[in-house]
Amino acid sequence: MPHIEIIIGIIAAILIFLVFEGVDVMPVIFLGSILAAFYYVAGKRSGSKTFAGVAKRSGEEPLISFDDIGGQDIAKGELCEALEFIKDFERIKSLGIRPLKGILLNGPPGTGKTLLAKAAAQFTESAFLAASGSEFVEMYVGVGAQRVRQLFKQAANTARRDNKKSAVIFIDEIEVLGGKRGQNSGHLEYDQTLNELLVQMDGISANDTIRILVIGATNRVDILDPALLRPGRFDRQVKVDLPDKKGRLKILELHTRNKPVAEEVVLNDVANDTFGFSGAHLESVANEAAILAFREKSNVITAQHLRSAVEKVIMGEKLDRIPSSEERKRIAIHEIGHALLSECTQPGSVASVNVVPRGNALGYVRQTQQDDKYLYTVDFIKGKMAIAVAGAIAEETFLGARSTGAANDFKQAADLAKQIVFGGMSELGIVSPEDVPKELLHKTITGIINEVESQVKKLINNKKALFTQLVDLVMSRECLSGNEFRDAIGTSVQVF
Ligand SMILES: Nc1ncnc2c1ncn2[C@@H]1O[C@H](COP(=O)(O)OP(=O)(O)OP(=O)(O)O)[C@@H](O)[C@H]1O
Ligand SMILES: [Zn+2]
Repeated sequence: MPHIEIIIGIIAAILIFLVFEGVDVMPVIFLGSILAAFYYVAGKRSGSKTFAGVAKRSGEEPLISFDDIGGQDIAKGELCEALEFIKDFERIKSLGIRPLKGILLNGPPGTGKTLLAKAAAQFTESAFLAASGSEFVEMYVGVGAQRVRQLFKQAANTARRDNKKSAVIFIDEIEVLGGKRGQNSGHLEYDQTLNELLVQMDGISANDTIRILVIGATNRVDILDPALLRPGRFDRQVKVDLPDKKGRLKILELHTRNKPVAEEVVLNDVANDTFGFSGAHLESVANEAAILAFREKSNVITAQHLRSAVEKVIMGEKLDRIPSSEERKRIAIHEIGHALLSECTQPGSVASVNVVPRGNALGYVRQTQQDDKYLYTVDFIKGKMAIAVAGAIAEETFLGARSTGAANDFKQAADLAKQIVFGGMSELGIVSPEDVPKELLHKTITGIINEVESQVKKLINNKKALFTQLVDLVMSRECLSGNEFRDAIGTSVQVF
């Protein structure tokens, strides 16, 4: 829209010219004033912005910043750190650092991977292009590869057109085109497409005038062709998990910020009731609640609308796997078992305790990075065994029986016991694996495990009240940092 002052100036000049020429300009002025009045009123109504900034961007995607994405703090942090390499390109180049070419976002559907890629483009002031892996799969050989070439070309062109120095290419469902080569039932097309993607990524150089960053998204890193994960391709991986309670609250706040929510509504309660929901599910909850309010001719969204919406999303989406409350309690007990023993045997070792789904697990304890040790003592190994078996022992103590969730833990404990035996630290003295009869080995390992188990049982039994408190705490909060966990324990107890 050219400046309105210039237009008025030109019209005035024409009118003066006509007056000098002896033309009757009164009807023109009259009509002009009516038009101007219209223009003014219309401008006011639409917030006058319509005529300047917003219209210019119509048709383009709205800008998304990291603040528009709820939760995902770790993913955002890791992503931003990687993006500094794109932002500070000149310095990176002068230091001779290999340019960052690809970032892989890995996580379940609807957790905001597309949003993160958009925010990354905005953060680095890059042009943004999105594609999905399935778009490249065509009947005709070579078409997919050609599309990949086009995409890269288009990215550079778009950036140039928009006066940007860089472009982000987002490829969703990258496993469709980047699956392991030779395994797609011998389908040549996938292979050529993937090869082309590798060629294009290898072609990205520090001397390019337009810097290109490829962000891929997948839920199946395990089936990706290893060539994609090699240095110089997608060598950064960012895990995007389902949101925890704090994250869910933030996402709900974001998606209700432009909706009339009744004062009685406590979004924290909704966050409580939506364990296992993804960001996309929560967006659905907010939307469904508004639809319910509309149907009931209510002007505001009430707590009841939100509760019904949660039910509707659970029923409608057949959410993958929402654990029941008993199941969650069991998980909390199991994880507190691991965590408590971890603090008792290696004080300061818990980094976080989580009762949120991640991958196939429904809860997990993260330990702080321990220095690599080259020499282990028996007590140290037994301590690690105690941590491993504590999940199952805790379940047994509080719920009367163990669950199948502990199979891995027992394998780990048995492996550690073997280390004790073959390290010559058991009652068998120094032995070599070939010399020990199977039954004797089995008996010795069982003996060590039993000893550790009874010690763990004793400790948990002595701390039942504390244990229950910790379980309640982690169930209400879902995630506890190491320090929060240690504060809740108070003075720790040393076992081994
Ligand atoms: N962390 C979040 N914060 C706010 N909104 C979110 C978040 N995660 C998801 N959403 C909502 O869900 C919608 C879908 O998210 P998005 O497309 O980014 O997920 P995705 O991980 O890319 O999923 P998919 O793998 O299925 O493509 C978004 O448009 C947004 O409304
Ligand atoms: Zn476990």
